[in-house]
Amino acid sequence: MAKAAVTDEAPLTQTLLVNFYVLLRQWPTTTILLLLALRFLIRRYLSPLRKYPGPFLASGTRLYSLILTARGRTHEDHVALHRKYGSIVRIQPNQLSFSSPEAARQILSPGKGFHKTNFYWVFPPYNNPDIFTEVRENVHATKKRFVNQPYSLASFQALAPWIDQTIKVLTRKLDFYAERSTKTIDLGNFLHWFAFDVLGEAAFSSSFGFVEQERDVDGAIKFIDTVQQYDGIVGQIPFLDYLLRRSPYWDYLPFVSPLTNNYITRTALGQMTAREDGTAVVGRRDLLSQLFEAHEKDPEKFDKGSVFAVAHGAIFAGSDSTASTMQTFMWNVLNNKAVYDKLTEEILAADRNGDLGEIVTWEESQKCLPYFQACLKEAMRVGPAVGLAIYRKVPGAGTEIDGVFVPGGTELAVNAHVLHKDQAIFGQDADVFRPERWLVKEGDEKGEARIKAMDRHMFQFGGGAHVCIGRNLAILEMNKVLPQILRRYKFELNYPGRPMKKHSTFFVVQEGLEVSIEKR
Ligand code: HEM
Repeated sequence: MAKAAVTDEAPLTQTLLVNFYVLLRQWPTTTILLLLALRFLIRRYLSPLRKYPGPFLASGTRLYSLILTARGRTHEDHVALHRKYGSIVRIQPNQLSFSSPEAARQILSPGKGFHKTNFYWVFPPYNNPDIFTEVRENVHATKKRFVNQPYSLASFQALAPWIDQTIKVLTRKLDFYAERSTKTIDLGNFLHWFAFDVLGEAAFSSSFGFVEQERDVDGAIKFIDTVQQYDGIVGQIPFLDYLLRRSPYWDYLPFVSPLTNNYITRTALGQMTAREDGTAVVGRRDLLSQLFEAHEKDPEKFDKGSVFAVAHGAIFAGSDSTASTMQTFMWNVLNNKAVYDKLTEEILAADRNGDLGEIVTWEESQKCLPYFQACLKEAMRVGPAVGLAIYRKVPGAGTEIDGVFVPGGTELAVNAHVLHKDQAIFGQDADVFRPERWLVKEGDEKGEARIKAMDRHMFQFGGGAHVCIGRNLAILEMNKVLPQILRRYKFELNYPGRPMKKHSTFFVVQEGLEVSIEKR
């Protein structure tokens, strides 16, 4: 019987293949289009995700999310999609986006098996992924064990004198403009350059010199933005990377700059060599030297490639993110006169009382500037630096999320811009910048519980095993530089009410924080 079935089937398969070949030869375009249409319909109607609402195109092809990402407005578009379709949106044939902060907590919580998707696999470096780009969870966990200490708050606090030094360069530059008759500057640029220079100091004991030169040296910022655009867009259909950047022909394209040929990578490589051959005299335990120490403890598990990848990756992950957060903070504060007045009064009062040193320290900021803390949190709530979603995969056979069963292998997307607008957690006015929501009178237990709930549902740094490891540095430098410049200068937006131009394919890159500046 079995033998007969095989011989019956073989001619059928053969006939189908022959017919298909004939069709393909005679009407290639029509046949391919028909096949694509068939694939689209199968994905749309036969998938277990078919019951979830979302844009028609998104249910059958990943091109939808690729185009959406390429538009560069996912920080708004994802919010609009959830407002239109509800709390769960089918955003790709095999991907659901969740808007509930509670669902995000579950998806991002450690130890539950929700691992990173191949979206991250597109981000370089390819041969030795860093903490951010590593998608093999066990390898990620091993690498993370070695970098936890170098990335700790204590390690970065020990580098505070060099953050202060960068603040001094910044204020020297700002003083120059504040004392001129034309006092207009693009504060956004200065903050962007500052974030880079701090990373240079923290990672390599060497400022990149952006603030000093008041420019994007060697087009490094532009380069990172271009790489990021590629990553965010191609990351929507990761296999395309094989045809593009991973193809041997990519580097020969006229408009392409090879990944290693940029100022940041050259600086990192130079520092690696100088440390190895002993020509660099480093008088501090910067990130790179601590990573070398970790390597020496266990050279096999944490090799030199990892030392380089982690130190280099810090610049890519930590520059635009911190810059964007500081720009959001300044724009929102300056655009709300009552907030600006209250905040500057708090800082100036602390100054008058002698509570602040020459440059604001972490401790002073934490102890004496509660309204500043509220403003910073609120800025990170209304304008998270990552404008795209972050992605995880459902483990095993599937699980229940937000009250529905989601099959194993389904990709999940959560976007902090969506999550932070949840009215049940953040209040009816969740769309509005209002730092007061983070303040509560002493003894108001209900208010305290509300703030704790808000805190638990903030995702500007992601969450779980992949929570931003560089947040200690970002928070530290912002706690120093932002109060320091508000203390030293009066700022006014040149175009009050005009939002900054935003573009996001991963981090939200912003332009147009033009202000007038005057010394106090
Ligand atoms: C305000 C500034 C920052 C924001 C808003 C931010 C945001 C984030 C977010 C949302 C993630 C999680 C991404 C995901 O799960 O897909 C992340 C991860 C990461 N960030 Fe940051 N980041 C900031 C600053 C920094 C800095 C200064 C550094 C380095 C010094 C850094 C290094 C990293 C690394 C290495 C990861 C990967 C962590 C892992 O997967 O274990 N970030 N960041």
